[in-house]
Amino acid sequence: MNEDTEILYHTGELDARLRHEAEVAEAVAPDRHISARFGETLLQLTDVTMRFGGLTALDRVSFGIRRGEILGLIGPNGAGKTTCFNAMSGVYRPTSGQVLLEGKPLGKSSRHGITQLGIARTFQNIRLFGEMTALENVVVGADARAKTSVLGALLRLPRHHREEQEAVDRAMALLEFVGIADRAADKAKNLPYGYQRRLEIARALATEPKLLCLDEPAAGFNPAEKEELMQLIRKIRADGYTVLLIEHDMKLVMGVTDRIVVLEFGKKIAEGLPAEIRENPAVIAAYLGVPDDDVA
Ligand SMILES: Nc1ncnc2c1ncn2[C@@H]1O[C@H](COP(=O)(O)OP(=O)(O)OP(=O)(O)O)[C@@H](O)[C@H]1O
Repeated sequence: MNEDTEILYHTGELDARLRHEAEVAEAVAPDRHISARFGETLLQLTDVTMRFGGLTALDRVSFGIRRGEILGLIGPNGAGKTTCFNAMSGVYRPTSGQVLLEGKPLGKSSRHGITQLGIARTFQNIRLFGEMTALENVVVGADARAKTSVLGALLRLPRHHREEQEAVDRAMALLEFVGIADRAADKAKNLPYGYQRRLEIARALATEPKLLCLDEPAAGFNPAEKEELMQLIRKIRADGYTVLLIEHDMKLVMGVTDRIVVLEFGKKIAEGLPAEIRENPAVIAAYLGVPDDDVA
C-alpha cells in the first residue's frame, strides 16, 4: 500500500467509525429534536424552602436549569444538595416556594411519576438489579416509555414484539454509548465497579429524560476513571441532554460543568461560571481548609 492509499484506507476506517458513533448517538437520543430549544429554562426553583421539624434544610433557594447545559450543584456536607434534588424532582413538596418544570408547577410525584415527567437520576449508592444482565437492567429502565399494556404483553401482540425488539436494540446502543457493551450479557453484580456506575447512567438514559441527574457519579473512581467519566458526561450533553451534577470532586465539577450553584447551610451562596465560582470569596470561605477531594 503506498502512502496515498494508506491515508485513504485510514480515512475510510475513520468515516465508518464516525458514522457508527453517530448512529449510536442517534439511537441513544432519538427524540432530542422535539424538546431541544437550547438555553431556555427547563426547570426553575423559586424561593424554595424545606423544613424538617425545626431544621431548615433549604432556605429560599432560587435557580434555574437551562436546556442543554451541565449544571453543577455543590456545597459542603449537609448543605442541602440532596434535599434540593428531592424538591426538584417532586419527592418532597417544598414547605414554601415553587418548582416549575417547563413552566408547569411540579406536584408531589412517585418515583414512577418522576420518570414520566422526564427526570432520571443515578444514586450515590449504586442501585442495580444484581441478578439481571447489564442489558436487562437497561431494558427495564426503558420500560417506563413502553406504550403497550400489560395485556398486550401477555397476549404477545405484534406491537409488543416490536417494542420489545426496539427496547433491546436501544439498550445495546446505550451500553455501547457508555462504553460497556462488551459486558452486556454479564450479571450486573459481576461487573467491575466502574462498569456498574456506567450501567446506572445507561439505565437512567434509557428513559430518554429531559433532565439527567447524576448524584456523585465519580464516587470511588481513580483519576483516570474520573477523566473518562468527564468525557462521558460531555458526550451525553453533546447528544442533547441536560445534566445536573451533584459531585464531591471539585476538579471534576470545575472541568465539566457550564455553570455551578453553591449551597451552604441550606442557602444559595453563589451561582456562576466555574471560573467565577473558583474565585468567589464566599465559596472559598465555605470550603476553607477542606481538601479538594472532600468538597461538594
Ligand atoms: N428527611 C429528612 N428529615 C430530617 N432532616 C433531613 C432530612 N433530609 C435531610 N435532612 C437534613 O437536612 C440537611 C441537608 O441535608 P442534605 O442531605 O440535603 O445535604 P447534602 O448537601 O446532600 O449533604 P451530603 O453531601 O452529606 O450528601 C442536613 O442537616 C440533613 O440532616
